[in-house]
Amino acid sequence: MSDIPGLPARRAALQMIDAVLHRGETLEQAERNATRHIRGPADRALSIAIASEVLRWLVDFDGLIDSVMKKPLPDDAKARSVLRLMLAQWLRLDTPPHAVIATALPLLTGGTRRLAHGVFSTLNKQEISLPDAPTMPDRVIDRWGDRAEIIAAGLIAPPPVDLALKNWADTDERAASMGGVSLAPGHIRLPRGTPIDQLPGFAEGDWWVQDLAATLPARLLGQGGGPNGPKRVLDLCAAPGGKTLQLAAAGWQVTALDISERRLGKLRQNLERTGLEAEIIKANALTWQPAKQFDAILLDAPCTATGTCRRHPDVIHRIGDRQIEEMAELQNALLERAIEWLPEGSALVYAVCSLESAEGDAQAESVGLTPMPITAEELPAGLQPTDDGWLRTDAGMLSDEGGLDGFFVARWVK
Ligand SMILES: C[S@@+](CC[C@H](N)C(=O)[O-])C[C@H]1O[C@@H](n2cnc3c(N)ncnc32)[C@H](O)[C@@H]1O
Repeated sequence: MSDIPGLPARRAALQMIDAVLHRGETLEQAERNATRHIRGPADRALSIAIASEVLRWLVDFDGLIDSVMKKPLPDDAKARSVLRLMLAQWLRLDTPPHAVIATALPLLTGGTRRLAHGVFSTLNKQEISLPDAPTMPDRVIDRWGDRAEIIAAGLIAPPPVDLALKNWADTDERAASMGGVSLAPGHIRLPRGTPIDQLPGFAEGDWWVQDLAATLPARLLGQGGGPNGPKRVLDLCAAPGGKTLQLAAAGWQVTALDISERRLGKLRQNLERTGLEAEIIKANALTWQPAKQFDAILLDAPCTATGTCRRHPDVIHRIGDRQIEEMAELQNALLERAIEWLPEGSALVYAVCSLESAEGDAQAESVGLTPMPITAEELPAGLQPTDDGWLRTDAGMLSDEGGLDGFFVARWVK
């Protein structure tokens, strides 16, 4: 079967779709397993593109499939998954229908193959088109409310590449020389697909890749240098270290703590490449006790990561009430620890890359510290804090400039 060109990429896409939708795996995990036997980078990229488009447009593809069937196919039927990936290729990746048929139908045999062929050919003869933005599943619309449609529109185009600079002084000059734009000091936005490792300054560690929204929590702690030497910050849940790098570059003396040795390995590599410094601690924040006091704590808590749905469309389907509840409990416990360790007069910033109220504003409301409201002046032009002085970003914001990942950020002082 694998001697048909293009078939391994479709088979890998099928495995990824099933792993995410029926086994609850992340797309990243599924990709590692499914693409193991794919040789060329182009086939690997194609399989990921197909699976991602299926996950973004799943509700619309299923609507089309169901519209031409007398009896709907079960949700987990292989023929449905193959039809989904056929529609993704045809309607989203502009693959000609005959090529779609030739490369995807061999994934099926016998009656199911004839059935998928019939459904695809029927749709092919109709004047069909997708809506302007992917339709989100009902449970996601229930959770994201008014923003669901706007966020969905942010999923149509893959996100641009954001760089965070170690040294902010030359932001404009670097942005111009790289052909990018800057939306904040120390930030450069480049077109999607820019070959990162060929850009000037990569080997020298002058910058790292970090979505603009992901840089905002550390920015809200300000500079760490002062007349009495560097201030101390605890970067709680730090790996792989995007915010550790920012804090160290802003002059803070950083203690970076994380439970995962594998992710701390990446943090170490990042520090090495950029020449920045931090004390690294591998520990469970729920049981660890600090031996010193900090001037600030940044808690970038583990979360459902639904704010990263542009890059990780699996979250749209994988995350439900149970996962949100579990994460909210963990975040609450971590917040309690951070509050306990914070000396009087010190600041706490809490952040999650989640779009869920239970992980964002509902958590912030339970914190009994004095709020330090976030102001518009501290944010990139076009962003506003909420009425409560918190920050909420999502894929529909700064859309003309390429959008943002979804984050919730709150700040207090003890
Ligand atoms: C959102 S990620 C952090 C991203 C990181 N701050 C950055 O900017 O690159 C959350 C991190 O929390 C860590 N984590 C989860 N539970 C933890 C715990 N109980 N104690 C310490 N770290 C934990 C995970 O290993 C993960 O690296």
